[in-house]
Amino acid sequence: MAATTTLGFVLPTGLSPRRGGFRVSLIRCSASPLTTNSTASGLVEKPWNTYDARLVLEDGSIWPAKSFGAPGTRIAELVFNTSLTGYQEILTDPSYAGQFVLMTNPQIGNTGVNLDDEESEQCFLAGLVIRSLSISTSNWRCTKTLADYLTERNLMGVYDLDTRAITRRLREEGSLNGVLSTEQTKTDEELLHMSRSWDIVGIDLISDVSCKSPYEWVNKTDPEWDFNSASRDGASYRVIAYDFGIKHNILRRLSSYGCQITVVPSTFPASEALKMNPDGILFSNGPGDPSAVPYAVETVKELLGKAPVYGICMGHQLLGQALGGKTFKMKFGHHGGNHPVRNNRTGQVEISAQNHNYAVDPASLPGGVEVTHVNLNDGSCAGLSFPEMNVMSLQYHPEASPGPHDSDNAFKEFIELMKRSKQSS
Ligand SMILES: NC(=O)CC[C@H](N)C(=O)O
Repeated sequence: MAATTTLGFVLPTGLSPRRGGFRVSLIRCSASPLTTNSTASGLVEKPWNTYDARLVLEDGSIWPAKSFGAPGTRIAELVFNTSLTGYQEILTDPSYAGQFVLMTNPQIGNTGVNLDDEESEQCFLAGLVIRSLSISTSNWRCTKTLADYLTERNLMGVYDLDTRAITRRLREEGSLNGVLSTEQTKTDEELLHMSRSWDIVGIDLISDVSCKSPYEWVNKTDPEWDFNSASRDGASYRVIAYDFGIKHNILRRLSSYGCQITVVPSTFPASEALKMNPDGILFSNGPGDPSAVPYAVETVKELLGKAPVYGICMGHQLLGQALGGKTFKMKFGHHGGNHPVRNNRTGQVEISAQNHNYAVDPASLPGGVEVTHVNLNDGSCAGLSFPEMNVMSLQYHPEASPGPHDSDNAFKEFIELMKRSKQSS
């Protein structure tokens, strides 16, 4: 059985499809290398060791690549991110657990990595896929190269793939599962079989990335980088932050806005949280399918109406479910730093940082729940409010990191919500 393609040659296979709609044949897709090991071309020698790798997607396409990170074989869902900068924040965003991130920006690695731009202490994503790795690293904050960083963290990274062709494929077919491998002993058929026998849907990815015990968070945004400080009145609010895979910049922004924060694990009982007498509760971002973590939805339900609550991304989806709504998997999601969002209350448009594959279905929400924000690219629900219970939530990332700061005001709105609730009690 063979499929015709203009991309390359076809390998016949006898594999049967895991889910409908895909051709089963393996199709080798090649991209002309942008880099060379030879100095004869006038280019300098690459300062990292390369070896052959393959990305095999569940639709049967095979993408030969060069590895610049850890060796091995990993399985994950492939998503593309359109951010031009901020690859280090993306690498350390725990919401990418279970996913390979393909950067559409063709050259990555130019600024290396530094200790300040980490969004968590670990990289939880399964691997980085790029077109070209910058041959030189130059930035005053840089402490090491991207290649060394990935290798030290045992993280796979590959380059020299046609990332534009893969992105078009993801936009047409939707997010695809795939296998990245540097192991030459594994056949294409084996890797295809692996990619088709796994699914990110229905897996609890939160428990692997959440903290194991409560801790206090005190760091603010460094004064050198802080902004929007004029309207802060110096009041202090006690916030419990549920860690479903929390990004540090959410905590830094809350702290800069005057919050004293206790971060608690995803399984922390609601009754214990209430004993701490919080002024507000934050439900954080986090990886994977919100329907795979019913225990978290139950916790959110128990806390609704007991204190003002603020949900960000996964937190927003869990709130949507706790309020009686449904979430669904999007075709290829939103991952980037330039998503226009309309605030329905003010009519203003914010350019936002986004990273999600699931969304709340507004039609499933009960009366009284207001859709406050809409993604203008596709009209999907980007924010909710349920004033009766002091609930607010955003599907995207007001903390940015990386991304524009247009939505930072949402932290101020949470402060106002806590302030009003305190005054009325
Ligand atoms: N950044 C996030 O919190 C992601 C939320 C959820 N895991 C999704 O993919 O939709």
